[in-house]
Amino acid sequence: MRLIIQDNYELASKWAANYIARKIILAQPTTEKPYVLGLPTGSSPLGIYRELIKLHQAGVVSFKNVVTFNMDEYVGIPKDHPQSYYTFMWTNFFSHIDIRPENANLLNGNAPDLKAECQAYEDKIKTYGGIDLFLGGIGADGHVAFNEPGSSLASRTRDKELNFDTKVANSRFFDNDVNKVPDSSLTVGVGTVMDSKEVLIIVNGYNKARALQHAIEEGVNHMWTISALQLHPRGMIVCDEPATYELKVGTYKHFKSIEEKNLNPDSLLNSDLIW
Ligand SMILES: N[C@@H]1[C@@H](O)[C@H](O)[C@@H](COP(=O)(O)O)O[C@@H]1O
Repeated sequence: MRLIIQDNYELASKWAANYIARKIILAQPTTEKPYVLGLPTGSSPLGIYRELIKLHQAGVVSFKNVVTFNMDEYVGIPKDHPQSYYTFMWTNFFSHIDIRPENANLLNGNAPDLKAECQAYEDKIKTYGGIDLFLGGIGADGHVAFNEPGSSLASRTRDKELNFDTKVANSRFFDNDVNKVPDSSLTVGVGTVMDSKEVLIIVNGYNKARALQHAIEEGVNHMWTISALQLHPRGMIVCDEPATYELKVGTYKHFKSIEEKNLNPDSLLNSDLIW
């Protein structure tokens, strides 16, 4: 696993955005062979979306031949609800780039048959030959998408009840009222994320430090679902300094030194990239 430690959130976001943009450019996607991105919601990826929008507006990258699959969606709130992940994605990213609306895939949390909806999502990913790069964030308990502690590391897209911790964490978007947070979600599984050719996770802030420590230094464990990334041949975490506070000094120094030459976000845009 690669760990890219940046001084602050802005640099971490810029690094990740430049990396993704460069990947799209190098893939030379076409309508027949689009570049396929998995995408998250949450506060963590907002900086990456802002940077990708800037790169698009500067003419560096186009999303015309990019297909996206979002990680998750709440069940039972209208699509146009201010806190639906559909609204989040269109407000914060899709409406600012040149993606074709039909290429932006999100799970439908109001589908009449949720299990069929999840199976159709998995099937659709397969029709594109899988996801090229899955971008993600994590919760403070190390969950990826809505794969909370105890989720099978082989899980696929499914309907999933949300635990109390996640509902409390997300109540900040629902008038700080935990009762207004939907009880369940549709989410890609850990296995769905791990099947992608590459995974890039952004981790920022002190409140994610324990999760990062488990992801990097502890064993693969379903109680910290992000730890499954250790089994991925191209798994990478991009983090800021505060997120590293629970790492051993030796771990921190190891990743800082082996990635020393790769840390400048600007140099990524002209590079062939390591992966
Ligand atoms: N389903 C989302 C996750 O995909 C996200 O990673 C997590 C952390 O959100 P934030 O980035 O706001 O801390 O929140 C939710 O649980």
